[in-house]
Amino acid sequence: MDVPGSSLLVTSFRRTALYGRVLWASAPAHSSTALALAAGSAAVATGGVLATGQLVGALHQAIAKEASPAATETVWFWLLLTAAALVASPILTSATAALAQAISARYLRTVHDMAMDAGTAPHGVAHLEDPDFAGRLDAVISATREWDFTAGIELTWSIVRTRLTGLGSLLVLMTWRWWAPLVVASSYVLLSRVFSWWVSRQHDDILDVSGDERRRAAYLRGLLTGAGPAKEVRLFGLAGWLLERYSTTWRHAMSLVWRNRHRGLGMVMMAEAGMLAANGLVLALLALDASAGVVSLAAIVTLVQAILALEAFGPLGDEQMALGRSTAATWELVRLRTQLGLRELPDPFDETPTQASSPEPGIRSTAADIELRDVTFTYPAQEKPTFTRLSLTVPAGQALAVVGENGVGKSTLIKLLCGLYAPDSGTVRIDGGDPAADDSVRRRIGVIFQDFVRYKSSLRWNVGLISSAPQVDDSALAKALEDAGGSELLERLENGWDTILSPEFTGGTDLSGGQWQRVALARALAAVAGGAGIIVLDEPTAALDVRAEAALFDRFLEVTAGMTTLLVSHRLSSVRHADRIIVIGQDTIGRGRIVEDGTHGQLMAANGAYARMFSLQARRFAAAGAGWPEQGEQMAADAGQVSRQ
Ligand SMILES: Nc1ncnc2c1ncn2[C@@H]1O[C@H](COP(=O)(O)OP(=O)(O)OP(=O)(O)O)[C@@H](O)[C@H]1O
Repeated sequence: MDVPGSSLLVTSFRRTALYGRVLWASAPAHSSTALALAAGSAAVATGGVLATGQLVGALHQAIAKEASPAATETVWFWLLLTAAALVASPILTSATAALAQAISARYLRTVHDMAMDAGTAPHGVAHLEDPDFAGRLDAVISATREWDFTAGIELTWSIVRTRLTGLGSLLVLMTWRWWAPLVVASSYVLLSRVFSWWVSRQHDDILDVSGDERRRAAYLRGLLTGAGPAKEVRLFGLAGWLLERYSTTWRHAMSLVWRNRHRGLGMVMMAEAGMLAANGLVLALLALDASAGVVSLAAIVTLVQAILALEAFGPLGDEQMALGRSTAATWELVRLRTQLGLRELPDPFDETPTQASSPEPGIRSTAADIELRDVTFTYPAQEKPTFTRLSLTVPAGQALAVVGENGVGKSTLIKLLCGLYAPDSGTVRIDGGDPAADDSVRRRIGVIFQDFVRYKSSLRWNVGLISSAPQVDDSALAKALEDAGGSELLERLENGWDTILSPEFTGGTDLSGGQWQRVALARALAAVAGGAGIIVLDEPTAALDVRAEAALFDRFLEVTAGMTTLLVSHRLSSVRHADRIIVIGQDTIGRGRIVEDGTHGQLMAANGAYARMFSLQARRFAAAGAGWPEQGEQMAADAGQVSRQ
């Protein structure tokens, strides 16, 4: 258990300072106005304390002097001042509350930008696959969505006002005994810090300890309530089992938090005892002064109120709890950003869309060359490298097919090429630039993965999103869709390009698996029009039948002639027309390597792994007969050539 000593105070102040910085950066003008209002409100409250003391003193005088006009005037003067303080206080409070809402909205936007930036700023995706990082980021984002996060920010100004009121009382008390209010205020500050530490560590437990499990629980909850998995959940009768898993995982995730809830409470109680002792000491001193007649009645009333008002330096219950949660979440977010090497706050967003890869309208960009040299790569979650010292050069304009069995590393090669992961050692270069470090290099690649994203948005967005280039207008998109064999789809959609491709939205519709794949392919072709120098298709066409895929790949090679293209497929008939084919296999300990490299004809003639796979598929297709007659015949013929050699 960490002891709340100096490090507690330092951490607590650093958290508060960080919170202040983010608050200021989010809404500088609003924050300065709110600060001025809070200071004004605190001054009014302190004035009210002084005025009430004087009012009681004046009343006493007036009664003693049997209502002389001068004494009555004094009573009226202080009464009016007290009333003015009473009226001004709620007016200032309401004005501050209205500002507080505007500030909290801006603060929320800033922390969401910080969180989104933490997700997207790194060049690769490794951080999002790190369970610890992903769990913590998810927990922080969830925390910022809770009502008490917003409440904590809104209550900041009420807390500032309370603390400043305490400062006013402290100054008033210093005119009596300079050290006495310092003793009481320090005891409250200590108590407040210990209390904040206690609240923050409970919150840290939620953010730190249970992030991974909470994420798993949220995933299970999504399976139970999401539209996507609903079919399987019902057909496989998974609801009861999932519910049970969900509640067990959730309870387990939270059990540590619940168990630790009372940890550190003893420290809070000790600080409370110290605060009570300090208050008792100072009140006793005032009583002694009063009985010795050293202080007047007006002073006694003022001093007692001021001593009680020093409570403002102490813990402020729900208000402080809420603010403690807001500061803890902000702190954790900044820790995550620091872990990624990012600054506290993201750079202001550039509103203009990036067009680094876009050539002049109507001008097609030049093909890019690719070079992987001695690349060794291990996934963050794996111990064994997927590749060791892999080298591959693809000259600009070449159409390369990548084939191999499941799990050998074809998609990994593509991800490395796209800079989604940085290699452990070795280099990946596109036209000499590093895609893992330079966004403009990465934007030279248009890639469609096998698990491409089905955006719940318009057809126009789904096809055109890769390219923000000005020349990619509706006619360029229509051409891309036509080349992808999807013209018929456009005719059938009621709202044409504006049709939302999700039944979850009004007027939206869903597409079949094959239609989605044509949309994805059109997305890649639109990227060509938008100026990408390398186009990669990583098996996005598996839902198409063999003949359709082969025809599409042929058309794709035609449309992208002169571009550097990479095609990944298991169906060898589809990639046979590529300029060059590499076969990825594995060595005896499962590391991926290029086992064959050549044209279709060369690889068939070599009668190695490619030729074996090819004849196997050809036999299957030939056996399927009616299903893929041309394909089967063609492949069987090729396979026959091989066996005759
Ligand atoms: N994000 C990841 N984290 C850890 N391991 C991964 C990750 N992605 C893939 N792998 C592992 O890396 C190896 C290569 O995977 P990859 O997806 O590149 O294979 P592939 O050749 O494309 O397979 P397929 O033909 O089935 O698509 C596999 O053993 C896989 O389990």
